[in-house]
Amino acid sequence: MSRNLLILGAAPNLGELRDTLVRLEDTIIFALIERSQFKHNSSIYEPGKMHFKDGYQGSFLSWFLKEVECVHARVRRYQSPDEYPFTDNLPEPVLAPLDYPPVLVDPSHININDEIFDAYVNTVVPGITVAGDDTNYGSSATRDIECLQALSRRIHYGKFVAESKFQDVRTHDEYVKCIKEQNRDRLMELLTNAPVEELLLKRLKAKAIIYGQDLSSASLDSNGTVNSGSVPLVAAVADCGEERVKTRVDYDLVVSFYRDYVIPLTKEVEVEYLLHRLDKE
Ligand SMILES: O=C(O)C(=O)C[C@]1(C(=O)O)C=C[C@@H](O)C=C1
Repeated sequence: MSRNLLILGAAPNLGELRDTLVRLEDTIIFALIERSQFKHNSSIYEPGKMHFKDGYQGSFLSWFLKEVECVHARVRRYQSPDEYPFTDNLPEPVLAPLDYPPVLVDPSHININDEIFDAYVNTVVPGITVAGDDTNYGSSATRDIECLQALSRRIHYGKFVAESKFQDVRTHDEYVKCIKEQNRDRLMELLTNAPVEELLLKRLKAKAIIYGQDLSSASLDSNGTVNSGSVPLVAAVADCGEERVKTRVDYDLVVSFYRDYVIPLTKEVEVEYLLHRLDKE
């Protein structure tokens, strides 16, 4: 179970942080499945493509994102150290600030949401949706925003992961040395844990196959037993091997997106955070 940041002590525990990353895999896969039910609807991503009565020239998604973030900013979403907005010039909260313990050192200066936005819009959406236009613009953009928010939270969680690694007594001195030398490559090497990444990708594939199954043609017989028909039920998944299973979201794409973007961007956040970890000391 993940600990609430409000009660998170000064030393975040790597195991608990990893539990949160594992839980966010579920959130992200389900959000992608939700988006994939609609067509690509590329016009929502093209600036100037939709006619706004007030003359707004950006894309429909950018407009929608800004409006949603304005509301969320007012209820102090972006004061939480694990939440980062995609847009700027947001309004002040209408509520008094919460008292977050200062776990991170300079938590807000790293925000790579622009990179996340580009990867999501240009790589993920065309991959998980059917080409074409079904006019479900609002529904598609709503799902896009849910996907983007979950991805942003996951990737910026790298700051907490980096802080816990920095504080680990076994590697603390080595981190301090690399930070003082501003040795980016060595930091990347130090924080990389290849077996954890490998396990994550395997788990992700299994989850994307399991969560992505369409059970609509399954039925219950008179004993209440599931009759799967042509549906590849969960039990079959564990050893599905290389045989392709038809799912609501392309599981290979989910895996390659994590491998090529989500994990590397998380590591980028970790390195950037560490490079500035001693700035104020
Ligand atoms: O779990 C960690 O140690 C992390 O730093 C997170 C993460 C990831 O993005 O999932 C990134 C780098 C590591 O190589 C392994 C996993």
